Amino acid sequence: MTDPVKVLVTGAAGQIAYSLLYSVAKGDVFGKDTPITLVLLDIPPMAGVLDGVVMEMQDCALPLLKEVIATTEEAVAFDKIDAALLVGAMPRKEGMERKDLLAANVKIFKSQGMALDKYAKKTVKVVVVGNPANTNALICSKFAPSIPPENFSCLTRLDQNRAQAQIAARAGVACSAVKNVVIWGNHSSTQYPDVNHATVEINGKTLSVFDAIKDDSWLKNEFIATVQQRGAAVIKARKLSSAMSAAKAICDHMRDWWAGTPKGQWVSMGVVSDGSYGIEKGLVYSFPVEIGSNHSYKIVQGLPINDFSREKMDNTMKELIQERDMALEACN
Ligand SMILES: NC(=O)c1ccc[n+]([C@@H]2O[C@H](COP(=O)([O-])OP(=O)(O)OC[C@H]3O[C@@H](n4cnc5c(N)ncnc54)[C@H](O)[C@@H]3O)[C@@H](O)[C@H]2O)c1
Ligand SMILES: O=C(O)C[C@H](O)C(=O)O
Repeated sequence: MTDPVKVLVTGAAGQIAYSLLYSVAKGDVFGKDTPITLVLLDIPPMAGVLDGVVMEMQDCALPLLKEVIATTEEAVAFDKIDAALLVGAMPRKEGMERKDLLAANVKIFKSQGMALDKYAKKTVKVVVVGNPANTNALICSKFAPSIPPENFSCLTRLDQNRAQAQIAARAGVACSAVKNVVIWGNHSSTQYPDVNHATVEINGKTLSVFDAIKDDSWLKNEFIATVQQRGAAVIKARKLSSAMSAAKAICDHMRDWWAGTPKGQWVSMGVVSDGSYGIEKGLVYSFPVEIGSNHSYKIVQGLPINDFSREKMDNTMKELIQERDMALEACN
């Protein structure tokens, strides 16, 4: 067995964490042979609930779980961590857009950026889940200047999973038969789920999504709108935002970052833009990435972008520029 990986989950008393912690502690993310030290952070009023979560973690009797540290202090939570799953933040309610959470949540990520800078390992890998996730990740990275910007990401894997599942259902195949769907941009209703480069395997044959679905109008309209609005649809139905599917997506995101992606396949992650595809440098924008075995990713280059895609990619970038400016103002 290797040394334990020290993993921080914030918002550990909340609803996403309740699904997430079990999967992380049983080896779904960092490997079936990797022992885990779990650090659970929440705010002081939730300390009692956190105690209950710790009891349950113990009662799961998981062989890989070496230690659970529950705390309400950032100095303890961020100390020498290898991975940070930053979930803790206010969720939106019915009728809100995710960016309506900016004023309330951005300060959490400024503070946690500073804590990462001060206490975490410089190799720490960070995924921001709390909304608005892209802009919170940008702020987190900005306030952690000693940690390379490429170590910060935000979750758009839930959107990728949603898109993949919609295509699979329409084509009548398993989700695993759909590959290389891309989510561009913001984890918001301006995101662009792009199937132009994606494939579907049907009866042993690999087809483009357009050839497999044979309904361009559905792909250009209803499909995109369904993925863009899926978070809101879940909130309308559950009166709570998605949790089980969010936890699964966090696991998928961090597992692939840790272990790498299969050759020829890519996944979508919000990462700091290097200017690829004309996206303004420094924004946290969701791109297709390929990940190597050493936890380092590259933005997939050279995908042909048609006019339909260009407009949608620029539109979601514009929203991220506005969010960034509002967030920087709120932080000052
Ligand atoms: N990016 C995505 O795909 C995605 C998906 C689902 C939910 N989300 C977002 O994730 C966030 C959490 O959702 P949830 O349903 O678990 O919410 P929740 O309200 O059930 O739990 C949030 C937890 O965070 C805690 N918290 C608040 N401030 C904190 C801080 N400074 N430090 C540590 N913990 C803190 C709260 O006390 C609470 O226990 C929300 O912002 C939600 O919108 C993002
Ligand atoms: O939509 C939300 O506010 C929650 C989450 O971001 C989601 O996509 O389900």
